[in-house]
Amino acid sequence: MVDITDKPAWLADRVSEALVAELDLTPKPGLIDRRGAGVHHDMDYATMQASIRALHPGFLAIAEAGALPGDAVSLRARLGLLGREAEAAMLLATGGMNTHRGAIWCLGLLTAAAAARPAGEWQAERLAADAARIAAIDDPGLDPARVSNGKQAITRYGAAGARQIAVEGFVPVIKHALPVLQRTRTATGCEQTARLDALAALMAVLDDTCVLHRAGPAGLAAMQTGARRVLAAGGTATPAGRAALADLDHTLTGYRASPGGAADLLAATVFIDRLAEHASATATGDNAHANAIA
Ligand SMILES: CC(C)(COP(=O)(O)OP(=O)(O)OC[C@H]1O[C@@H](n2cnc3c(N)ncnc32)[C@H](O)[C@@H]1O)[C@@H](O)C(=O)NCCC(=O)NCCS
Ligand SMILES: Nc1ncnc2c1ncn2[C@@H]1O[C@H](COP(=O)(O)OP(=O)(O)OP(=O)(O)O)[C@@H](O)[C@H]1O
Repeated sequence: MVDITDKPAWLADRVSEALVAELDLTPKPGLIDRRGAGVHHDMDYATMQASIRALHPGFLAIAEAGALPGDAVSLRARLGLLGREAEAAMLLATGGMNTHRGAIWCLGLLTAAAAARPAGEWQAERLAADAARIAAIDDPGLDPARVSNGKQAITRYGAAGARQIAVEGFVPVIKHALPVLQRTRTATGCEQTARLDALAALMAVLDDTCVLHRAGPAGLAAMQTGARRVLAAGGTATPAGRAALADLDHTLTGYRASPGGAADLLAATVFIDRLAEHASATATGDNAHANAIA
């Protein structure tokens, strides 16, 4: 068991690891990976790496905020501020490209939630529920006039966007991706295969507003159907599952759409899985206090 003497620093390191795990996972349909930039023309593997490096101080500050005692409303306001600062650092590092906005959102909430609890209490459902309670509080600093691809897709198609998924407790992660990750890991002993199956499990159920914005409901339906085929074929450990994954890649390339929301939630899945593993190896009762949101 790892002894965590500096919890915020440890958590920020785990966030970076989860983001690198997501980036390095290959082959991902439509997304940037070790093969190349997928459907993206304005950013590539190096841009994503630079973004991950630039985000580490922001996640450290988010973890420090979560670890402080205080009420949930003040914490939400502080996270909004820190989230926007992290976005600014990302944009500076990427020449203005949105590489990790959705990841800052979901991993920021989960990091703050984890920082507020002793490590022995980092069970997956508990972290997701704590993060959901923070997400449900309005952000006083949010500009209501801000236009975003996500907002447009939500208004136009009635989709559940990044905020709703968080407020509902990250159901695609807790009920779909994590069980598949753990099942495939046990069955195959291969972490990459387990992560590819977890990504397929997310793509099979998510209203990904990145895909909706680019490809509309037809593109989203094609993504979900293609991902279900991967799972129905026995997952990416099987030749039929790998072929279905390649088909899904071609489908998304045809739509020029990339499942960025699913990618963010895969990073969240890897992060939660790592913390839950740590919790099961940790006796409860370190010195951390549970604050208002815990
Ligand atoms: C709520 C956020 C994600 C804005 O969402 P919005 O729907 O307006 O969409 P936008 O297109 O700008 O970004 C959404 C991103 O979320 C990801 N995403 C897309 N669909 C989904 C989905 N269904 N579920 C989860 N994530 C998704 C994608 O990566 C996408 O790029 C967030 O950026 C925000 O409000 N930031 C303000 C700062 C803040 O409060 N930060 C908190 C840090 S802890
Ligand atoms: N490996 C990855 N490849 C591509 N996108 C990723 C990856 N991992 C996460 N993402 C997420 O995808 C989103 C970027 O996707 P996209 O380029 O479609 O964003 P956008 O700025 O909303 O759209 P557009 O560029 O079409 O205006 C980011 O918010 C990021 O969190």
